[in-house]
Amino acid sequence: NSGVMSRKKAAKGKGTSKSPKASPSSGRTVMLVGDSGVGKTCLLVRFKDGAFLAGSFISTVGIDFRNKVMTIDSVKVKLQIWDTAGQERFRSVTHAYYRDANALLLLYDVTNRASFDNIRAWLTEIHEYAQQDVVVMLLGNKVRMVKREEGEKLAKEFGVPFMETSAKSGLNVELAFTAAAKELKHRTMKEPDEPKFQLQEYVDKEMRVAGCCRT
Ligand SMILES: Nc1nc2c(ncn2[C@@H]2O[C@H](COP(=O)(O)OP(=O)(O)OP(=O)(O)O)[C@@H](O)[C@H]2O)c(=O)[nH]1
Repeated sequence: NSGVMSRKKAAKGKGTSKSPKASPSSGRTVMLVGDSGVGKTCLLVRFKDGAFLAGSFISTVGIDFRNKVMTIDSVKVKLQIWDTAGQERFRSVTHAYYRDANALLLLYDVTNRASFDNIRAWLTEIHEYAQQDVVVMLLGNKVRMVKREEGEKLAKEFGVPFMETSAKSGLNVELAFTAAAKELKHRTMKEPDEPKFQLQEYVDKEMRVAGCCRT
């Protein structure tokens, strides 16, 4: 497989053209699998170099690998990490490596429903090609850039109500407009003894009633 080399690696001009090979001296092998674009290469680069691979997305071609020695309970564990190509056309390359993997990190992208739906197919494939005792972990990658708590904090700082919505799924969209309309209605048509409308309280209550999280 010496001809198999990642375009990512070639594009960045680093790494070696040696192809991964499992042997006792190469330690334990960890393989990253999952749809194209879920962030396998970025996860590996983050783990190995502590950096985020910014810039345009270059799909992995074939397979790539990096070594990393970790100290676990005072014991040195050498990991050889294989970064596979998620694209369908490289599936046969990936299949060839499954058998030698000791652990599989199976990724999906939390912002990409299809990558999550495909996990079943990945697991079926893993069942078929990997060792029976392979360690499998499912990773939902790509944490949202702005946490809910950050939004809450900012809203509190400026004394404005806060809620998260999803124009895509429709989550809380109706509620956002209803809450604004209720506030407006109370301002213009409030009875003298009627208590002030508490917008945030209303929103929080509605979300609790809906039995849902706040996102
Ligand atoms: N916001 C965000 N973007 C990410 C994250 N991880 C990866 N990305 C972006 O997702 C895109 C794909 O990342 P890659 O790591 O190249 O994806 P891959 O799974 O290796 O893709 P293939 O090589 O085609 O299998 C890139 O544009 C990254 O910048 C993450 O944690 N958060």
